[in-house]
Amino acid sequence: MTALRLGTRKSLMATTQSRRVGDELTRLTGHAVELVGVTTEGDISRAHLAQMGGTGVFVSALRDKLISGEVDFAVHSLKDLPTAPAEGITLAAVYRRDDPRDALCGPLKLADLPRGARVGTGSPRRVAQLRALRGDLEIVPIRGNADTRLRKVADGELDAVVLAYAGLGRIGRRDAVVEVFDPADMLPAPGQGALALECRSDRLDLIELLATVDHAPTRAAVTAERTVLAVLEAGCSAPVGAYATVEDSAEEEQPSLHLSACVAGIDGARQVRLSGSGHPERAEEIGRELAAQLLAQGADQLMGERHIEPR
Ligand SMILES: NCc1[nH]cc(CCC(=O)O)c1CC(=O)O
Repeated sequence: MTALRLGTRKSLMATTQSRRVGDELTRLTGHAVELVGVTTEGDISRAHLAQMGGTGVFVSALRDKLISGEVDFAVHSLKDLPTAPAEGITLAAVYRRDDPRDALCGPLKLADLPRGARVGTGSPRRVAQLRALRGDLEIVPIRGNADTRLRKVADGELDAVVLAYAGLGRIGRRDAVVEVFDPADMLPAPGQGALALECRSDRLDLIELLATVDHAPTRAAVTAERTVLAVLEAGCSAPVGAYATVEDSAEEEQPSLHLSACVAGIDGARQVRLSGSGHPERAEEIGRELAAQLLAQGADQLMGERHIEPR
């Protein structure tokens, strides 16, 4: 039996999470899995992510390798996956989510940072929510992998950076975290902490095999979150946070999905934040309804304000 070829970005974060999924598949199905590193546009370009125009810069090259048959399946960070379906590609499984929260990395907690402290992030969602929490901070746009960003704090160029807690765990850098944000203060990106397995839509046996690592509550949660993003016609670089939880149902009770979502103006002064809930089977509808309510409250206007003002 030949090994399944798993296409992955080459960063430590990506290979760690891909290896984890591959090992789990091997354990559950007996199939060997071999990692195939792929360089994506997002790994090469030095342009600011929010300005790279369009979503999927970490994803397209991997999808090309699926279509050409050079790899059998791919593992992506779900939050990097565009909401629009890709021709000929199937989302075969959503792997159980890690901690979805954002983390502040540096020597001091947010409340202890001095006035005007320099905090690095390239994400309009994080910028807007940081400004809402601490309007005095100097937000510095940065990009590069997590290690590069952490080094800017170690070098004293920045006082802190905000990164996904899940990613820090995967690269063995939880030590850098001084504070993990409560989603009540900072809503994570839709899909943050979850992984997506994709393969070609004509590989029916493979789709069935990959489904063994699908985690239904995570799939329902991220479906609701990503539907908000899709309805708002926003991408991974939009100032949109969305976070859903699915309660483990006691035998007699109905399971329930709870979704919170926000759209924030980049200046942090204005923010629309709403929540809703319902049965996990209605995840998409719950997301759609919440997005409609956000739009009714002016979300589209706030989303227009994408760029980070230098100051
Ligand atoms: N866009 C980069 C990216 N894609 C996924 C993660 C973190 C891991 C995850 O959310 O699964 C990160 C880095 C970050 O936001 O700190």
